[in-house]
This record gives sequence, structure tokens and C-alpha cells, in this order.
Amino acid sequence: MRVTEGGVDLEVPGEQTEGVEEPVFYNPRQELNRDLTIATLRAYREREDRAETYLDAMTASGVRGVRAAADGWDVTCCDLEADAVDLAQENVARNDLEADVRVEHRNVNALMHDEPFDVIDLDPYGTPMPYADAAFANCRDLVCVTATDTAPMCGAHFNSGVRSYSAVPRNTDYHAEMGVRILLSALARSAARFDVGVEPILTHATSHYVRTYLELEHRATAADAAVDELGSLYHCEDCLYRESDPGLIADPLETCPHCGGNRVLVAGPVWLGSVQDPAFVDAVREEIPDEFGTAERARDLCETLAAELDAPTHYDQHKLCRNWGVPANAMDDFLADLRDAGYAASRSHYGGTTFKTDASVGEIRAATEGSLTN
Ligand SMILES: C[S@@+](CC[C@H](N)C(=O)[O-])C[C@H]1O[C@@H](n2cnc3c(N)ncnc32)[C@H](O)[C@@H]1O
Ligand SMILES: [Zn+2]
Repeated sequence: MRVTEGGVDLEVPGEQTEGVEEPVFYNPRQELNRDLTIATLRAYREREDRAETYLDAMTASGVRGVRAAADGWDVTCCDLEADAVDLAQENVARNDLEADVRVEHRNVNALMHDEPFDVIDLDPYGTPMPYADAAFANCRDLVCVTATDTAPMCGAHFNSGVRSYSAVPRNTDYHAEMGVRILLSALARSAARFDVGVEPILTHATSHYVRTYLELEHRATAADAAVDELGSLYHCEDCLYRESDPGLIADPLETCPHCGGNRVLVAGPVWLGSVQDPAFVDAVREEIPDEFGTAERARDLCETLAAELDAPTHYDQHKLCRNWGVPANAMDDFLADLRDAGYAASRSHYGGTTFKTDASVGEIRAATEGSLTN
């Protein structure tokens, strides 16, 4: 099957569906992820012009590497599977690229330990954690990470999440964001082992995966600063009250300060810090050309991300209203009530009914209750 994506031509094996036994060499549902990757690489190089080498660590069809090479990056593609390596080589040859692209048939962990790269892109099936140490030990500037194991990360598959992320994830109404913060916590701790500090400059949770871009600083004090961004989340299952608590030692609430209930979940260590650099996200948005297949969605996503309030968890307006036994009103009116009451509030990219605010659940109720009656 012939596919064109982002201006490059690819041959990929016939019809492919995720979850079947055949390996998925090319997943069209990840086009938004790849379009944003290319835009991010462009924005990053604008800012850091020394960045030249890009490792497409799990290349499959070669699509990321070919697209990056077409943009002038010095690319190495790698895959463990011989079929993928053959396919990637064919796709590199098919595109008449000016730059040489190397395709390695190796376990990428060994490759990453052997040579440094400016940018490393980890795009495995499931959790990226088995590759994190080698990436942080040897990457110079930027590590890009996809994680598709959302059920473990968000606490729905609890034991698997604990094993993969050495943390306690909890299944809450902000499950995708729990996944983001569990993933970032594990990545920050992996990097810290090598005296590397991470700063997430772009992060999104989109249709069953999380994607994050971590800028690295190779200094022990930067690693300390990243570890300082970790902490715990306490979450009341009854009234949806939540609280964040910085530091690696949790001091869990015995009862909920809002409703007095004792069904308080504790999650952590999670990343409590920022997950974007809004100015960088704006720059990424500027690098998305109309020709990209997901241009409109990618730009909308960047716009929402850049405007998203920097708070550790989001709320779902419908879930709150259901809990309160009142019908939900228009999101813009709801957010306007919060702002009129003096709170910061924004939409969030986790879904059309989600928002962020610095108000507590009780304060949200009080600020919006006038507009939420039948
Ligand atoms: C999700 S696919 C990659 C998709 C591709 N990056 C894209 O955007 O279409 C994961 C790939 O990782 C490869 N892989 C798994 N473990 C690996 C390892 N240790 N080293 C290198 N490649 C590996 C698999 O063979 C598979 O082709
Ligand atoms: Zn409560």
C-alpha cells in the first residue's frame, strides 16, 4: 500500500489494524503525533541551531526518520525487526533524500549506549521506560517520548503501572492527566540518575497515548530541580476534591477536607510541574504548514495547550455537575463565572468538557452555582 505523509512517499504492508498479530509498521492514527514531531523539530532547531542528529529509535516503516531527513536532519533509524529495517531502507531509498540516512538493525538500547545523538525519539509499543535510561545517559538536547500504555499509567491496570513507572498511579476522573504526570515523574527520575534535568516543553495526551518532549540540561543541580517538581496527589472519590503535595515523602489526608469522607486516594510520585513551555508551543504551532494531513487538529491542539492553565489536575465539568445533581451549562459561561469570582480558569486539551482552575471543588461550586440551577 502506498502512503504519502508530510510530503514523503512510503510503501507500507497492506491493510493494518492495531491489535492483530501482524506487526503494525505504519499506523495512520499516529499522523498527528508525527506532524507535531516534525513541527517540534523545526521549532527546536530554530531555537537551538546546534541540534543536528536525530535518532528515530523505533523506526518501523521509517516514516519519522524519512520525514526528519527531508527536513535536513542527520538521521539514524533503528529497529530490532529485520522486516522493519528492510522496509525503512526501501522507504529511505524511495524518497531521494539529500542527506544520508543510516538504518541500523539493532537493539536501540545498545545503539544509544554506543553513540550520542542530539535528539532521540522513543516511539515503542507500550511503555517507553525500558529505553529511558539509555536515552538520558547519552542524548544531548531533546528526548521525545510516546507512551501508549494508558491503562497502566492512569491506574486502571494498577500493578502494571506500578511495575513500569515505579510509582503509584490512581484511577481518577482526570485519568489521562494522571498518565501524563506518572510518565513525566518516571522519566525525570530516570534522567536524574545521570545528573540530567528534564524540562517538558510540549506534552499532550491524545487518543490513547501520551507524547512528551523533554529538553535536557546536563547538570546535577538541574536534575535536583526536576526531582523537586515531584510530589503526591490526594483525591477524594466522593466529592472529587483534590490536592497536590510537593516532595517525595507523602503526608496523605486521612479525610477529605471538603466532604469529610474517607475515600481519599493517594498517587505519586507524580510530576507536579509545568508540562509545556507556552511560548515554545506557540512556536511549534507556527511550524505546522497547511500541507500536513492533521494541520487543523494540530494547530487547535497547540492553541489549547498554550492557553492551558498550569495546574496539576483538570476537572470534568460534566462529572462535577453529575456529582452535584445539576445540569451542566455552556463551558464558556461556566468558566466566565469562575473568572468573575476571581479565579484563574481555562479549557484543557483533555476533552471538550474539561477545564483547569486554581479554585478548589467547593470554590468551583460556590462560584458557578448561580448559573447551575434548573
Ligand atoms: C510503535 S512501532 C514504531 C512506529 C514508528 N515510529 C512510526 O511512527 O510509525 C515500534 C517499533 O519498535 C521496534 N522495537 C521494539 N523494541 C525495540 C528495540 N529494543 N530496539 C529497536 N527497535 C525496537 C518494533 O520492532 C517496532 O517496529
Ligand atoms: Zn470529598
